[in-house]
Amino acid sequence: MQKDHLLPTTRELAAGPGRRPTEPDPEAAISIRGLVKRYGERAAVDGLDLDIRRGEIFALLGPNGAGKTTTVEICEGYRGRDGGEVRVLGVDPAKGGRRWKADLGIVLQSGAGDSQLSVRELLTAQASYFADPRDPDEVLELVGLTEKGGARGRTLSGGQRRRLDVALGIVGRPKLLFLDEPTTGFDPEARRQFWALIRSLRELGTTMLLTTHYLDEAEELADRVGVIARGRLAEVAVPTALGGRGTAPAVVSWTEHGTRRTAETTTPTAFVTELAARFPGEVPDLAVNRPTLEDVYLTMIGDRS
Ligand SMILES: Nc1ncnc2c1ncn2[C@@H]1O[C@H](COP(=O)(O)OP(=O)(O)OP(=O)(O)O)[C@@H](O)[C@H]1O
Repeated sequence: MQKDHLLPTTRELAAGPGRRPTEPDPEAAISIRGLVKRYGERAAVDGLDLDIRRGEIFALLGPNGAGKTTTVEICEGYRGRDGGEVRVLGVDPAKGGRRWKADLGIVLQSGAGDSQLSVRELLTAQASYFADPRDPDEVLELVGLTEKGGARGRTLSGGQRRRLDVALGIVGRPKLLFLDEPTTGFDPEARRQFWALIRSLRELGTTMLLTTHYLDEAEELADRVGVIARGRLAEVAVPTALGGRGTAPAVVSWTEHGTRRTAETTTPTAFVTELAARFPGEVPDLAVNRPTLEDVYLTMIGDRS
């Protein structure tokens, strides 16, 4: 089901299907046109265009050195650019003032967990910087750290520290939250709990830009994914459609006369119906597979980076 906030903005509609307007879109959460950032002779970001809609979770994927962190830090106002236009919540980050910054939440890879302060003290201190902060106790509840409110940051486990990082990132009630590889080092259960937290933030209307190397995470969380390779955006799509996944042939496999059989087909429903007619009951070990996000991602970046 398509959500209202994921529909194209009026600018996108005016430009027509598949065409990106040449000006940045002030309605978008993030709108980037022709972004260039050079380090010496080398362009780390080399003509990047991107639109992130308000209310969506957008995952930025790309190999090491592709330009993700550079792009994100330019959006956060922490790095200058050498060319192109950027609007974040309608404002050029190079000129963003305090009020604009207060609408951003940033969860960096290395968090604030080492403090001598208690978790609640840290949150209360952070909240004091904002005009309309969330109640620190409500934030603790949201991130599942209520019982750790009195604990010092450095006594928390890795997963709990990341929750604290998110708590610190959202206590100011940001409209846009940047999450940089948020679940690195998590055990599988902690990752699932963290994903639930991110989804509940989306329900509260927070737009999120997530960078991750975990394709399953992007698939679980993101409304859309963008792949950066060599400083440019290679493709943007919903996770199920990236790299033509949605229309790629399916591979049907089953066991027959004790042998594993496979067949590639563009009409798996018809194929399985025919197959089912050959067996009295269930088709043994039936599976229908399409290319995974990882398959298409690796193909996309394979010859570009
Ligand atoms: N301050 C800097 N000075 C010089 N070169 C830099 C600087 N920051 C980044 N680079 C280079 O720019 C390129 C893009 O780096 P960036 O950190 O944006 O990539 P990334 O996609 O975030 O990678 P990763 O997945 O490893 O975090 C790399 O080649 C990197 O070496």
